[in-house]
Amino acid sequence: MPTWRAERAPHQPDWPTGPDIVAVETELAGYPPLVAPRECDRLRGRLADVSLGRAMLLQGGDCAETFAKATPASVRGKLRCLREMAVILACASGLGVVQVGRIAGQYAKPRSRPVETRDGVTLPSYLGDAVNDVEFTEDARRIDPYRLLRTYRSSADTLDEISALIGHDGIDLTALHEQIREMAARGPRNERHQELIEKISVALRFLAGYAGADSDLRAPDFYSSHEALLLNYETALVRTDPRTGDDYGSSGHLLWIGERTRQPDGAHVAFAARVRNPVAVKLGPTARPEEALALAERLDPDREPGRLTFIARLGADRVRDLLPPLVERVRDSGSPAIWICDPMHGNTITAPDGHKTRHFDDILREVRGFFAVHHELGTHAGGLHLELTGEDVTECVGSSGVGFDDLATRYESACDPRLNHDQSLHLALELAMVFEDQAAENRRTACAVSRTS
Ligand SMILES: O=C[C@H](O)[C@H](O)COP(=O)(O)O
Ligand SMILES: C=C(OP(=O)(O)O)C(=O)O
Repeated sequence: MPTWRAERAPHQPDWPTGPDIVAVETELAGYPPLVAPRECDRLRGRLADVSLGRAMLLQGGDCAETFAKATPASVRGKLRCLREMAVILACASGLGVVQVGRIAGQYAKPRSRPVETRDGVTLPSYLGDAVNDVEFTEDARRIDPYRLLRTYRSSADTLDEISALIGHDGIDLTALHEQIREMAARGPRNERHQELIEKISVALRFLAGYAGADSDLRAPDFYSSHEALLLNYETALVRTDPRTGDDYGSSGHLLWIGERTRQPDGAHVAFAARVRNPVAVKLGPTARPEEALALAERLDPDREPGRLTFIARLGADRVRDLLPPLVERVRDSGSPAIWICDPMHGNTITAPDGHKTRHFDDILREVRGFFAVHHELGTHAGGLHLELTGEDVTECVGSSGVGFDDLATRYESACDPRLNHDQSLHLALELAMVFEDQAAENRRTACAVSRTS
């Protein structure tokens, strides 16, 4: 009997009683692992660099992947978007950027309400393609355990697609350079922004020249991640590494525990404690420093750099107040946990037409607040966790010309609003400006110290 069954497991679908869920678990248990232990170990090693302040983590992708949209073009768009952001961030910070998709497994969603009502009709909420279908009909919203098998297959196809792209599909630096210039010309950017774009352009031109005639930058490692929400699925895919006897969650390289399921004594944390993968935990505005500490002790008792990441999603208005005590408490305990910023989930609003959306200014304000707090504390701001897509959707407002009136034009997310390609690059450029400001401040402080000594 898997250990989690004996514990509290919130946000599990009400799987229909009968033999089906057991049959699905048995079938999954016989499938090959989706990711290999050595790949998870490699990611943990790269994350150790983030923990030690030598690299950054960029994690992003759909809020909710769907079977229908797990196409090669969509996968390629997301990878490309993340890689382009990584190039901008690396140019600006001088740090390596570890790229992790919210991809190849992000098929389950915890929801605020169990049901949804439209025009007087009430149906079960959409819980992700792993559980039911987003279409608003009784049949589509029925919970179906066999969708877990499709989740596995779709994740496997996406991982195949990613493997085909890695090492073969490089970034065209000249095209990226042009795209950044076009963005600069389109957007209401100030002079400093232009200067920064020019600097990044120079770096990109150098890289293009250095990389050779095809101006092509080969993709570095790329890893998968998703919220380990559905414990029937995750547990059925645990595999033991014959080299070491350690258990790994074989559904993805990095598995995270969401804000709603992060109880230190709960079933999801027990699952994450059992596996050797790098793991992450979301921390929302109600998270207390003692809870963060308890999570660090439970999930990373050996204090291994790269094992544990905290994903703070505190909201633009509160990040500057709520983040310092969390970071300080964990740091003072000697934990090497990485801190990254999810500026999406604390900043969701409802547009006048009813769409869920996020304002770019709020997203940026939370990112700036997060990096400012770490700068003040002298701790390493480890990176970003974003909901984004490589496509030209209109889901978040306030950048790339998308306003409230444009949301209906191309709103395709099955759950929460994502940054589109242009907005993602815009955010990367804004963060690059933060790095510049902080570097300038560090130089001023160093000069002042050397004058007084
Ligand atoms: O992605 C996070 C949550 O699953 C999502 O924000 C929940 O959305 P809801 O509040 O509409 O249920
Ligand atoms: C559910 C999610 O976020 P959170 O747990 O932070 O609400 C998510 O990132 O999909």
